[in-house]
Amino acid sequence: MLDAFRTARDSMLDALRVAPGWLAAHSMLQLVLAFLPGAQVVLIRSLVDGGGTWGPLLGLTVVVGAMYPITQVSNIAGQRMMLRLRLDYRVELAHVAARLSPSRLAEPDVVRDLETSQAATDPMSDVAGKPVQVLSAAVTSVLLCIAIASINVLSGLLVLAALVPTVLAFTLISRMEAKGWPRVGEYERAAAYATEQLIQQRSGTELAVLGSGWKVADQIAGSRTQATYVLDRMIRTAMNLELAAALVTVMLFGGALIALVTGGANGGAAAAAVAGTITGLNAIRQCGYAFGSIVTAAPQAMIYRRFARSVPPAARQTVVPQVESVALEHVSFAYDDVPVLHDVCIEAHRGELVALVGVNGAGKSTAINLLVGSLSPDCGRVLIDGKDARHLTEAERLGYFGLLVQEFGRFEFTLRDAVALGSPDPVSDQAVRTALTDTFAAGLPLDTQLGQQWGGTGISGGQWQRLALSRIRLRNAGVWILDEPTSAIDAEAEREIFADLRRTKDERITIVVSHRAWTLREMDRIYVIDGGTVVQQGTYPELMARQTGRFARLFAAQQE
Ligand SMILES: Nc1ncnc2c1ncn2[C@@H]1O[C@H](COP(=O)(O)OP(=O)(O)OP(=O)(O)O)[C@@H](O)[C@H]1O
Repeated sequence: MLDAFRTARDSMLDALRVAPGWLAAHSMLQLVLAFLPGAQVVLIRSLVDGGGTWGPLLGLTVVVGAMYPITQVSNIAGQRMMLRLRLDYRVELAHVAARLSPSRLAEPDVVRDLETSQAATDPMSDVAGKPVQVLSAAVTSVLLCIAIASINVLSGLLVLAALVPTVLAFTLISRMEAKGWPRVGEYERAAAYATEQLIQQRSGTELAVLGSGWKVADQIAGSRTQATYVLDRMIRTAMNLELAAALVTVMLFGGALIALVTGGANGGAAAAAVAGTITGLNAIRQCGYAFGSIVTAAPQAMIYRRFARSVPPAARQTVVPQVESVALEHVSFAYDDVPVLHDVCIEAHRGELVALVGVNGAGKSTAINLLVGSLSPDCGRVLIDGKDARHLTEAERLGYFGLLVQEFGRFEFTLRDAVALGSPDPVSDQAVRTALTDTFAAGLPLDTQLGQQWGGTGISGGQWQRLALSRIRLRNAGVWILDEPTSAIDAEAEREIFADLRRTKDERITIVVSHRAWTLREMDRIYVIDGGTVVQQGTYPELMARQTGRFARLFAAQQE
């Protein structure tokens, strides 16, 4: 209940900030509507009881005639307010997502919270007008109660009490939905993920070639069936509660009418009360829907607001182009108590080409993540220019690095935009062109749209990797960390890339993860990681000379 109240309050405050004019128009018209049923009772009574003919008749004409247009205009004002709020929430969420740090993105709940928040923007914007509608219904009931109580007090009180079952029913519904929606969300998320595998070009093509897409379709069916089952149960329970509330409401209105008639009210008063009550019933039903929207939106809205608040304000990165040294000093690290790195010491200085090698799962990517700060060591220190990196904020620390990960992004934007993402700052076309020098894209217009799904140019896996490398070039940070930078690139282009890295190595610190022996030949130092420990270090000839060493065994098959 408290969550529903907070959701209503926060949405109203957001509407006041984003669309004050439409909120004011919607609220004023709703309050005008609140007076009409009570006015109806007074006017009909006055007309039937002989309190004048033309005055009450004119009044009734205005009241009845105004009800529909006022309702319509109020709804339109509400919708226009909703549109603006929804835009505001969506834009806010995009900025929040853009501010997520690598360490936060690695947390397991982040994607789920982000998706729930995305789904929350519609119901949250819908909620903004609802508190006014609930208030309007409450005012309607109170005024109706006063108007009818002037004929019969018990009747008036029964009309007021008719609000209670609806409010009670929706409170119970909200509790049930607060439990049910997260479960539905999980099933929907699993189904959405599996659907994406079917329709995304890369995974979809693999499944089509394997002829096993139907297995993924079965998984989608399973998740969607579970979600539908939970939803169906929620709808059934909500329907039963709403029906029970409607029944009690009708009984209370019936009781009010009986109390009127048995209380000795004349025909005119009874007719006035009946007419007002019918209009009032409608208002109370609206109140039920409005209240229901608030309580249904509350769990999602709470997640949205908690998530948006949990992401700190933007801390702009500043790229540091010159770094003298980086080091892991006696670093150990465990994922959930499973040790992965033990007492690892790695260092790299400006002008050096340093390689990390080891079998899959040896701990190379973990070491890199510890260096850039996506993970924090359990023991030991990370040093940047000799200083403990713990004293840097995550944004400050990331500014020292240009990191090319194995799962590099394939950004299907224009060529210019895809490369410009390498820098946190706006970049000139000239800088983009320089970053693309000697690549397949050097001669392409910067406005070239990438990605066939946008009607653009389809490019190969290796070409996407070259664009990812161009982003690192454009960024020009003091430390380049390249995790298998040429895994998708042909041998000739690979040689060119490594030759370029060697030629320009004095400008920076370069750390490469590579599984290809020949790329390691000219490294200044190679660290061999095995089972989370540095087991050997040296140059290629030094390591190969130790025939029984881990390195020689790893690369024996690749020796020419
Ligand atoms: N997020 C994670 N949670 C738990 N364990 C993890 C996580 N990431 C990696 N691991 C485990 O840590 C160990 C080291 O993984 P890491 O990714 O550092 O290896 P790697 O040497 O980079 O492997 P590859 O050559 O395949 O990229 C592996 O046993 C892996 O299963």
